Amino acid sequence: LFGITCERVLSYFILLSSTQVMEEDKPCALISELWSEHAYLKELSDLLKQHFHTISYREFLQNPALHAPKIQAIFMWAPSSAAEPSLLRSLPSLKVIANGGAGIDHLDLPFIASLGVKVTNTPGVVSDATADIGMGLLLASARKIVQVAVDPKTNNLSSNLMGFEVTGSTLGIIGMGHIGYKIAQRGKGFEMKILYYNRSRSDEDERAVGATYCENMDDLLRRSDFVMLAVNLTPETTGLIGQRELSLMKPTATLVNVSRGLVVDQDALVKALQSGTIHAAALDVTHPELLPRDHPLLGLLNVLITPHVGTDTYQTTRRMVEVMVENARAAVNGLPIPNEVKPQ
Ligand SMILES: O=C(O)[C@H](O)CO
Repeated sequence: LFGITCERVLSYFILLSSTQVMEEDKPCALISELWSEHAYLKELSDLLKQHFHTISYREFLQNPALHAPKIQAIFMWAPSSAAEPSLLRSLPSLKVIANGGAGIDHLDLPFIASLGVKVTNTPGVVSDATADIGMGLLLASARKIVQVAVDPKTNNLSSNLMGFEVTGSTLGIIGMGHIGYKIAQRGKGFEMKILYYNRSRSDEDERAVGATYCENMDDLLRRSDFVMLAVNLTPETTGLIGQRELSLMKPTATLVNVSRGLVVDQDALVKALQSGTIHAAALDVTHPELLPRDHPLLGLLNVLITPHVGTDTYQTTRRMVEVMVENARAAVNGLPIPNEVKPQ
């Protein structure tokens, strides 16, 4: 009996030490604050752990000198302290920053490239969920779904239930990338007339969704009932929609933004909504996020705001994490990276 017990104890230790060796063999990755704060991401961090030895941002801060030399990858979402320049400079083995999401406007690409570090994102997999939120905001705003929802406690109805018809109306999409295209598909399902404005023109996309290209954005703004912003945030698109652009829109038109808050001059938007220059706005993105409680946009009845939830579905978030892992593994192993973002 003693012999069998000894054998078992021995094999337990062999197993334990081999697991430790395997764990030590895995490249180290720093994971940003959100991975510990968000319940579903906590669950998904198991996907990272299959291939990386993960160090949370908090653990890192407890002993930076111990962890810094080992970190080869950073997994992050949105702006994060885990990508602060001083921290990045302190990581001599860092090979890649794997960002969750398509937009990488929160990262200083030239600086990161100067450190010899790659940046990756997750385009494509975010498009359906983001287009769904865009279309959801459009419908909810047009038909006042949030405003007129009956409060079950009081059974109260808002006084003006009338909205604007979506079917057959004109949808103007600014930015016809993956997300813009998916929005066009959804608009087509609602028999909308689709206009688009983009840096480049795609005959194939036009045929597939029956969209009409507008040579200039002003033309699209004048003709659309719903203007949907789906551009990346770049120096060229910062403040793209300001007082002049809003004044070109129909007084019955709605602005929907699933891009980035800074694409719109928010002060000009507040004025346009207060004065009736445009009818309404539906925004998944603002600047900043979240808006301070006393921000004038929050006091307007013709504004619908969601807190940047474009990609927040179980399926899309999981897929994003899978893609982040694929990207980071490729970068760490010196293989071709599926979604590398290079500085322009
Ligand atoms: O950039 C994106 O894909 C979304 O906004 C999530 O950050």
